[in-house]
Formats: sequence, structure tokens, C-alpha cells
Amino acid sequence: MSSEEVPKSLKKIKHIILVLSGKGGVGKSSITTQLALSLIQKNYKVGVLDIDLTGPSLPRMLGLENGKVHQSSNNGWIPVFYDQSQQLSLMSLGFLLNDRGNSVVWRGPKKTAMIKQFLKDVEWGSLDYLLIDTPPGTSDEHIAIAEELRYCTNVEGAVIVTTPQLVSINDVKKEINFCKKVNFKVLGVVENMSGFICPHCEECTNIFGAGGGKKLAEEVQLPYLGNVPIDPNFVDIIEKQTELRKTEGKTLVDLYSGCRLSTMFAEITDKVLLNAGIEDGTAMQTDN
Ligand SMILES: Nc1ncnc2c1ncn2[C@@H]1O[C@H](COP(=O)(O)OP(=O)(O)OP(=O)(O)O)[C@@H](O)[C@H]1O
Ligand code: SF4
Repeated sequence: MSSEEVPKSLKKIKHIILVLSGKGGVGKSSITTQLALSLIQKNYKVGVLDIDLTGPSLPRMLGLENGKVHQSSNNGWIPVFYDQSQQLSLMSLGFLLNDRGNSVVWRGPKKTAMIKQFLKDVEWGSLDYLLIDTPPGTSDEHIAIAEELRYCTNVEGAVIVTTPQLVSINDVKKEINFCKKVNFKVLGVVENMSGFICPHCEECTNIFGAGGGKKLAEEVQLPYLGNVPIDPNFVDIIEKQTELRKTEGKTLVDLYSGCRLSTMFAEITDKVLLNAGIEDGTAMQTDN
């Protein structure tokens, strides 16, 4: 193993965590977003790389749809920073498309080349965490990212997202097999959309029955990280964040901190960090 083969731009990143799901629409990007916000609440410096090339949704999730990627003096890409604090940065194909909101139809080699370029050319600077949001399933993008990261000793592993309806063991097993093949440690399974938080009384109702994700995790002998119910307040925050940032000066972290999911997710983040062997998540911030 040669450290020469680790892209230079990844050398100042302490921990890399991937977010995977067997199927689309299970809320993988929402989970990546919440993991990022939760780490920022712990004072970490976080970068997010969106490699869902056919449906990049992170710019919208983080309220950065109008973000612009600039070229650095070394001809690299400077990611889009959420604000001047530079605590949150994002790189996504969404920023590079002329027709934003459109998706691309690319063949494998073009996708592979884009991912290589993302890993080589994005100048993240020093980060505590780089979260990589992947497309659903195990496709060209996954193979490319695994290939590019194979010599990186800072890859902690992957979080797998599922939903109660999809407590479909086969989907999760495919993800696990992929992780085994490429040597990604599975940090655990999160069950998203596991119930519904009433917007009136904040009572959580388990519409699909409780415990599916936990049972599944036990069956496949993986750590269970916890469940995240559907919270209409979270949808509202995502939709109204740009407006609220303008009118009230509230950042996404401010808004999320007032959301019920934030407290629930903090426990999930602690488990992810624990399973990754990164102390208890209270380590110092990156020195810049
Ligand atoms: N726990 C939740 N509470 C409320 N809304 C949620 C929750 N999880 C996901 N959503 C919403 O569901 C929609 C789909 O979620 P998301 O885009 O995260 O899914 P995905 O798995 O990343 O999809 P894709 O297949 O495009 O990769 C989004 O509008 C998101 O805001
Ligand atoms: S959970 Fe309570 S407040 Fe909410 S809709 Fe049901 S009965 Fe009404």
C-alpha cells in the first residue's frame, strides 16, 4: 500500500464516512444532511461530497442551489462553503450543470472520470469529516469511489440507510456484500421514515410497526444505529431555509437545532462515531 496513491486533497481529512442505501428514495440524502448538521453541532468541520451524479440533491438539501464552484490557483475546485465560518462545504455535480435541476444521463466511463476528478481536484482543506452521499444500489459510482479510496486509511466505513417498507433483507445484503468486497466497514444501519411525528402534538406514531430496522440489523449481524421518523417540520425547514436565512438570518444548523429530529439524530451520530472507533465525538476541532 502506498500513501503516494492517496489523492493529495484527501490527506488533510481526518475521517471519511460513506452513506449508502439499497434503493432510491429512502432518505439517504436527508440522512447525509442530518449527519453533517449533527457533526457541526458538535463543532466539527464537515465537507459533503455528493456523488449521486444522476440525481444530485445535496445543493437543495443544504440550501446551496445557487452555489458556485471556483477554480483555485492550482487548477483545482474550491467547494461551495455554506458561510464564512467555512464549517460546512459541499461539492456536487449539481453546481457544474448549466441547466440546474436537470439530471445527467452518462455512461459508466464518464461517471468514473467525474468521480476521480472529484476526489483528486476538490480542495477541501482541513476537515474533520468528509461525508460521501452515494446513489442508490451499487453502481458505477460506487465501484469508482471504492477504487479511488482504496489506499486511504482515513475511510472509517459506511452507514446503510433503509426504511420499514423496504425492510427487505436482500437490498441491505447487497450493500453489505459490496462493503465486504471493497473493504468498507459497515458502521451500522439507520431506519428512516420509521414513523410519523404529528405536526400538532409532536407525538410519534409508528405507522409501519416498530422494530423492523433493529430486527433486520440483528439478522444481518450489523450494529443498529436507530430510527428517524418522518417529521413534516424537517421538510418545512428544508423548503423554507433560503427564505428564513434571508429574512431572519437563521442558518440551517439554527433551524435544525429546533427540530425534534435533531435530538434523535444526535444519538445516531454518537453511535456512528463510536462504531467507527472515533472516541465519543467530543474531540477537538481541526486547527486550520
Ligand atoms: N425523516 C424524514 N422526515 C421528513 N422528510 C424526509 C425524511 N427523510 C426523507 N425525507 C424527505 O423525503 C424525500 C426523499 O429523501 P432523500 O432525497 O433524502 O432520498 P434519497 O434516498 O437520497 O433519494 P435518491 O433516491 O434520490 O437518492 C426528500 O424530500 C426528503 O426531504
Ligand atoms: S397525534 Fe394527536 S394531535 Fe396529532 S393528529 Fe393524532 S390525535 Fe391529532
